[in-house]
Amino acid sequence: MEREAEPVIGLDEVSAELGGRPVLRGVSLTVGRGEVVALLGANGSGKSTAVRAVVGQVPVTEGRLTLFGTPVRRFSDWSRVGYVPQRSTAAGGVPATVREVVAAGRLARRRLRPMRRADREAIDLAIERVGLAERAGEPVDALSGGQHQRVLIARALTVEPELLVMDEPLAGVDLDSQRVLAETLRSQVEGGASVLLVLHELGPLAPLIDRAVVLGHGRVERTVDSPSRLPEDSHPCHPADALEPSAEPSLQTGIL
Ligand SMILES: Nc1ncnc2c1ncn2[C@@H]1O[C@H](COP(=O)(O)OP(=O)(O)OP(=O)(O)O)[C@@H](O)[C@H]1O
Repeated sequence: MEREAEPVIGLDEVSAELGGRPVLRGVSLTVGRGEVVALLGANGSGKSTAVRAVVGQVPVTEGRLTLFGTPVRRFSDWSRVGYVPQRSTAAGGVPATVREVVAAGRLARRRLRPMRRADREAIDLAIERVGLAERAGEPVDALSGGQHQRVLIARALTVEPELLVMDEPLAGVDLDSQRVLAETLRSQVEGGASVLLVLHELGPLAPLIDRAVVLGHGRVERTVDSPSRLPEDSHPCHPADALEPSAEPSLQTGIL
């Protein structure tokens, strides 16, 4: 039974393994209702594994992971969750149009009933939100990498999610598309959604982020509240940057 006081996502000392190797080692974090939490950290620190555990794709070996107060292994109400996986081919080689790929996201909400007007409206709205209304009938193969990423985000929005989980939604996305995404996310959060997202840099999303959790070697290295309010030189930057004097120290820079 869901309890209102429970966080939307709760990880309590969560460990997980991949290929028999420990990848998460006792990670604790929470995402409360309406909160936006960014997961940061060096390559291989366990960010993707953490979000994949949250969406039930990686089993938890120790600790407790809950979604809306329910242990993830018993959670079944996936229509409340929109997931944008790490960048991949949205169409998987099938020459689907933008609209078809986005519409596939609505399936969790529709279950097996026929498409209704509300479904069509949710699909149109999601495409419009990411600024692709003009391209809705085009094959996704004809889009740029950043536009492709917008399609994946629109697909996650069609369920009208209470929780959005996004793995590097800014990867390979130009600054204009990053701003579109920031606006999209802002409207979702204003509508009450909670968000957990993996980022390498906060970029235009910085003002939206309530908390940044920096992972290192499968553990939480530090947590920074309201990271956008910190002076630039104390931003919770990518830990690897500290070892590379030539690396950009700021999370505010574009990522291209
Ligand atoms: N299928 C797998 N089998 C075994 N080990 C894996 C597998 N997938 C990932 N790993 C390892 O788990 C660790 C964490 O990987 P993960 O993808 O979660 O890191 P990440 O922080 O998201 O990295 P990146 O910033 O590069 O995306 C890495 O050391 C990686 O090599």
